[in-house]
Amino acid sequence: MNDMTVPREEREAKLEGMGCKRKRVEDVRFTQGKGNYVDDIKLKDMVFGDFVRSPYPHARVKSIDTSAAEALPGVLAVLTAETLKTVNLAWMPTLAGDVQMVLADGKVLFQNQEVAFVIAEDRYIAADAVDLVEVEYEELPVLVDPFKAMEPDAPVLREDLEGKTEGAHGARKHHNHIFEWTVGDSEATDLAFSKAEVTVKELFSYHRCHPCPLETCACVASMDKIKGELTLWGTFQAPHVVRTVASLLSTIPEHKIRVISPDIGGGFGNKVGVYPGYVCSIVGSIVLGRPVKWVEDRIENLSATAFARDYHMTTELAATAEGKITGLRCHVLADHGGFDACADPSKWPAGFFNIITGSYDIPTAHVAVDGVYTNKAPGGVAYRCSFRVTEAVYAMERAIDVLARKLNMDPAELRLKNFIRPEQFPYPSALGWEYDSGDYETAMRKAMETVDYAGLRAEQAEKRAAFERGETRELMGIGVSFFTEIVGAGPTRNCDILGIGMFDSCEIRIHPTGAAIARMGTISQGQGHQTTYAQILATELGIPADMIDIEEGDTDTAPYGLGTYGSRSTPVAGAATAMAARKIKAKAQMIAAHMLEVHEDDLEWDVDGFRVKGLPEKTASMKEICWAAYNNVPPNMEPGLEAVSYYDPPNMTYPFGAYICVMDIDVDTGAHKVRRFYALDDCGTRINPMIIEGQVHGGLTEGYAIAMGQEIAYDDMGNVTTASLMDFFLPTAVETPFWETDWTVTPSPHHPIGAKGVGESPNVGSVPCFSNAVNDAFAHLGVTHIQMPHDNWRIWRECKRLGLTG
Ligand code: PCD
Ligand SMILES: [Cu+]
Repeated sequence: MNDMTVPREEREAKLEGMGCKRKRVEDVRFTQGKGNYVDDIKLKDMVFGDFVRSPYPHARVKSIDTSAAEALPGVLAVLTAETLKTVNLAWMPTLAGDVQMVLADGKVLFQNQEVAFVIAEDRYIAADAVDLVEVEYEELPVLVDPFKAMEPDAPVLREDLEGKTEGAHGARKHHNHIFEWTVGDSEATDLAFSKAEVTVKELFSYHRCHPCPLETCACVASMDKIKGELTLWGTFQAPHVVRTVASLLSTIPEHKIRVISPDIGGGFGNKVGVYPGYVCSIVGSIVLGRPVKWVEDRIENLSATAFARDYHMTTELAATAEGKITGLRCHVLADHGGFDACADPSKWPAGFFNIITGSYDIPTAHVAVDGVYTNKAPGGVAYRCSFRVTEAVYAMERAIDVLARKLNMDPAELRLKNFIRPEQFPYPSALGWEYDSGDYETAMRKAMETVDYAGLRAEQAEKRAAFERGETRELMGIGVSFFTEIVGAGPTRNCDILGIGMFDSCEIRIHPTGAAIARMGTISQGQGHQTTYAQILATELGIPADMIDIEEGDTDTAPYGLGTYGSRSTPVAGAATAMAARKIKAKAQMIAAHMLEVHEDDLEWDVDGFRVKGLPEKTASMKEICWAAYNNVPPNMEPGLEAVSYYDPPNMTYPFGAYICVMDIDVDTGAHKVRRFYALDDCGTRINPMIIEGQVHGGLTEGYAIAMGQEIAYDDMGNVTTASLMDFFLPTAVETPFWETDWTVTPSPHHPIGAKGVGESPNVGSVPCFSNAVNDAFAHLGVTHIQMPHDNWRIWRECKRLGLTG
């Protein structure tokens, strides 16, 4: 029995509820090697698949000879597009409304595209057989540069779309054009620009990069032909959606498909989409009647699964001479590769890029995005940035620095001057969003005071003078960024995936002894959901977090949900969790009233149970109520204590933050040192401060990688030149700077517990902060913008161009 005579603080501490730095319960398993990842799944008679991939980025496939591979002992089957056509699966739909080849059908469109799928008794035989498949290619002209994609004589990439002038998102202007998406008032914006006292215009390219999770993509498909049941284990960030898609594609009834996401070794957006490996494994298992496992290697992961970014953003700001921004205009050229497999809600071909007006009160704006095909891998995932938010924030935060320079103003001051003010919330933005809450100035001032911003600027001036005198070879850069994120997709009225609204869910079942299990439609990939959802429930229900199990990722048991990405778990499933708990609490209150023989309204909640108003010694603890739910419920009430909630959020949540970076750059080597990095995040109500800090550390480290060198690069011939960890920058503890974290708390007014997402924020906010620091180091020399990534070689090249080094 929990004893309600114990002091309040003690009872509260015992719950380990919201706000508690509860240690991650999942880490007991992870740190002891007891995780259960897809590759740990070993089934009787399981066989292994491996891909034949194209060495050419653009070529016609003249013929495929599989006979030598099939003759190799241990090889069971070799699938090609021709085989898949017999089951109508040579092509599959993408999340963006396009179609994508599962296996090369007549031609290939990017290097390492899947051409054939070999299935063998073991992984090694499969790899040997891959080498024995003979493919005859005829090379075609390659299109690498997106700026050339819509030239009249550009090579035709998608012959399957020949003559189609309409795509999934409206008219197509050219054979390599996918869509044009516009938002905002172009006339009013043009007017603002024609009247402006000052304007700036710059092309900001946000290069192609890749989430590169520790665990690559993988699956095991197991078809039980007797029962007609398909079980699919895989690295899925959205298991229910995979089940629905698998049912629609395979025509196996949805209740006969079970999708399980076991432990996932990092997702970061990479594991949202559907890949050919999943489809081929399913077909293989259906054909052979044996479980088929497919696990990518690192090169395959980096070169063929979904990339992120690749946005080229020509951005303009209009302002008064005093620095009040009056208009924003942006044109984006979006390089989607060979197929549009962008992972955004269906109606948003450029994600939430229209958050580009950022944290500023900009009266008028216009955005146009053109998506084009090139001979590169398909994708376009969030990579810790919820649907193109990081691109938008990058453009805005660089542009405001460029404007500050032109106005001869301090970039932090210019931001303060243009912030949306607290009393303007809920704030309708010029591009159609309604920001829920924010207090930007408080956050910005706290950041500036903590780092002694004025002192840093004085130090920078001194250092520049010392550089002039030849006393140092270093330049100091101060990067400022202030971002507003938009997470929690989302209201089902305008957010869906393949037609399914983006609600999320929680189902709670409480046992007689007061222990509980709760299941959600989301799936942790390392975020710590097992720890944090239990904390929400602990506070809401007065049951210790240690007594609550959290289960996700099995479609046979979890309620339908849209999965984890876009920092949506807290805003959507976190809300569902609180709502389901409140249904339970309402029933618990009726049971308590019955137990104490009072009217429900005479009870008040106190941490872990109810007290009779005015008679505080008369109590019913939650533990007692749970027992009573199974033997002493009021007449006409059903026994048991269970609830489910499907939560459709009324709006997104808008976390924000102020970041400051201090960097020293050696002009002779181009090498940089991040001397200080301060990140203040406001994600509303904080569930677990320690997990938040970990999330911020992780996101900053990824942001650092992207800004300072991480890139998926192609040469002029379309070869991907960064497909292994020899060339792809993943920072280790050696390169990673020291992170200082801080916070303010501005709750979301529409979220039941006031929480906003946080997982993505640090990536969104830090990339422009690093890039602003680099650019700031050279700003006094007339530099307006240096393109990312800022690796040593590129910085050194800039120093050379500026005559700073020999
Ligand atoms: N206010 C608040 C918020 C939040 N939280 C926490 O934190 C985390 C997070 O959350 P969010 O923000 O809501 O998010 P989510 O949904 O859960 O998740 C997602 C994210 O998450 C991040 N993080 C991470 N981590 C890890 N470890 N891993 C991973 O993978 C990852 N990923 C990444 C990404 S990329 Mo995308 O997919 O691109 O779209 S998106 C993303 C969790 O645990 C929660 O609970 C708290 O505490 N509080
Ligand atoms: Cu994005």
